[in-house]
Amino acid sequence: MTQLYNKVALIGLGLIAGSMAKAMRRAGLAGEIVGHARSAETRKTALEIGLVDAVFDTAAEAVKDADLVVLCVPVGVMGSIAQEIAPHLAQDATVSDVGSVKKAIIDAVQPHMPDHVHFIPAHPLAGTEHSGPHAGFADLFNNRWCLFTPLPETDRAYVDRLKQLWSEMGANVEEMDAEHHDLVLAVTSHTPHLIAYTMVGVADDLQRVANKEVIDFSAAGFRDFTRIAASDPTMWRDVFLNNKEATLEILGRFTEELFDLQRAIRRGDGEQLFDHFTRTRAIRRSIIDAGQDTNAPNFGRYPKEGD
Ligand SMILES: NC(=O)C1=CN([C@@H]2O[C@H](COP(=O)(O)OP(=O)(O)OC[C@H]3O[C@@H](n4cnc5c(N)ncnc54)[C@H](O)[C@@H]3O)[C@@H](O)[C@H]2O)C=CC1
Ligand SMILES: O=C(O)C(=O)Cc1ccc(O)cc1
Repeated sequence: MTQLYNKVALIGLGLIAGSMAKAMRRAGLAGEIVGHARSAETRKTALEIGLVDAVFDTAAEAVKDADLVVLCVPVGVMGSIAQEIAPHLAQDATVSDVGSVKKAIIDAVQPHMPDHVHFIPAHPLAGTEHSGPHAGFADLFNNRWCLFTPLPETDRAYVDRLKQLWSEMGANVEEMDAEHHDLVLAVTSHTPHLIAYTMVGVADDLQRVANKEVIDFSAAGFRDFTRIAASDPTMWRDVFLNNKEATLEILGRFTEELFDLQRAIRRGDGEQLFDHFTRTRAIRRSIIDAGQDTNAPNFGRYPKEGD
């Protein structure tokens, strides 16, 4: 039990804040955990289920005397919350966030931060399609990455303490430049979500296949798409509005590749299809071999040829 912060204020009480609260409690990392959410119902629920020790009607009240403030709201409202809390932040408070995009959040939050606080952007690469105060669980961050995109002038002691918090909540931590983060996530998370949203929309629009058939006969691939496409619409709208450049670049490449495969199907070019699928299979195998997919039934070990 290492208490790292005396008072943690979580702004936004949904999946990520709820999981952080539970993981922090499990490891005894915070003296007190308080929170703010926009809706009275969420605040009431968070208190009733013991997610936080106290709730406040405003973010400004919640951050008072907190030595760690974590913004756990949709990407598009980070800037206005930062502006609201700025005059109420304690001396040497750490202010962090968990947003899925980093450059736009830094641009929106940093200008509001007074000199006496330490703003350290972070992003846990862990989540589910569920949201709200009931969605969180203590194991969410276990063996998942939490990426940090600190500004070069930030006092390292504060970065290290926040990294220790995430490590003790179960995550592996790494630092990178914010713009690079946004490109990496456009490839690994944002564009794949858009593809899932698109495919589920296609199935829904197709008159010749009834919705009941889509539900009854959905194979594993489509099922995964529907899970992803059930994610929170506000959150994902904000991700695309705030990671425009990188997602458009990756979507452009995706579309070119898709046209190539479409042509291969039309021409009956089995060799091109086979070669493409062989290359992509190797990527899946290296993810499993690196122990990065904890949901895989064969987690940590991919059967080798001849197994
Ligand atoms: N859901 C996921 O899988 C992941 C989400 N993230 C990021 O974490 C952040 C939070 O996401 P979740 O916890 O999933 O969302 P959520 O929808 O479960 O919770 C968001 C919370 O913010 C509150 N909120 C929304 N607008 C607000 C406002 N204007 N003022 C005050 N509170 C407001 C909501 O009432 C709710 O309590 C987002 O920035 C998202 O990009 C990061 C990693 C994974
Ligand atoms: O549920 C899934 O498949 C996810 O991909 C979760 C997720 C969503 C958004 C993030 O910024 C990070 C992780």
